[in-house]
Amino acid sequence: MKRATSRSATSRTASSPDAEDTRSPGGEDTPLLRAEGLVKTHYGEGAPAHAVRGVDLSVRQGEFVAVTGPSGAGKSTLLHLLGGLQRPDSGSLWLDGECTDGYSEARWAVERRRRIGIVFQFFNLVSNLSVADNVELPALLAGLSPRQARAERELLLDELGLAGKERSMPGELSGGEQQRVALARALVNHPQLLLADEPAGSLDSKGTREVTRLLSRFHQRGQTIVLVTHDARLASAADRVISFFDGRIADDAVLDTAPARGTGISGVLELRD
Ligand SMILES: Nc1ncnc2c1ncn2[C@@H]1O[C@H](COP(=O)(O)OP(=O)(O)OP(=O)(O)O)[C@@H](O)[C@H]1O
Repeated sequence: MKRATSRSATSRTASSPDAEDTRSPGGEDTPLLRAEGLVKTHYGEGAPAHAVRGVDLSVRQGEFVAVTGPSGAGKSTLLHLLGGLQRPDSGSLWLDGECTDGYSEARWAVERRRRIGIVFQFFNLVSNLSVADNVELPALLAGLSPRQARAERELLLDELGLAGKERSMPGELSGGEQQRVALARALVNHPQLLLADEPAGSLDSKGTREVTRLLSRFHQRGQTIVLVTHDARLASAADRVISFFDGRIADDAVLDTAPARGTGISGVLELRD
């Protein structure tokens, strides 16, 4: 049955990368993210690393999913596949109902500017740009006017407790502050999906608490999040925890303490604006 669903979804065509409205073309019932049979093997110096060995995954709009598992299990590779940073050897991926199989690198770059925000363990900020410019750059690249980009940046930095740091350079900030700038940069274009790869991996416990609190806050407003982490505290902020082991999903559990699932997106719409 799953296969039949997959084939009909595959027949959808990808819309033009220049299309202006990229929000929810799939509708509320369509998973924001759907993967079927994802496989990825890395070929390096030694034996091939079978990092992802056949993953089926569906993430609804508004869900906060944590992917945990031992080092080398393939978590980061999976996240990279979901964000189009790496391409699968086989399998298919749908983004809000659109099959991404035919996406070019350029098309993925557009999606990462508009629909997918990504934060990494080591922030990946542009070191010779100020905090303000780091956050505004993706907004300008996505076509916002300088005035709109500035307004978005001001709102986010304010919300993330970074007002007054606009002119600082990334190297002048603490790790926690840099990660908050990275979060602002990832969210400035209001992406449908936020991917986070060990966002607290290089932070102390205070920084980890900060990131946990911020991810929870954005999730409560309806942000869909897929988070890869070793950190149990961070994972416990999610409403669904996937245990990844040896390239496969070993367990997929909804946490009891989670806010009611299914109310997410409408709740979001009320909270937004
Ligand atoms: N670019 C690459 N070239 C070769 N092998 C790679 C590459 N990236 C990852 N691997 C290998 O693929 C496997 C999965 O790596 P991956 O980073 O996805 O795991 P992980 O679960 O995220 O690990 P960690 O928690 O330590 O970050 C590992 O054996 C790793 O060495």
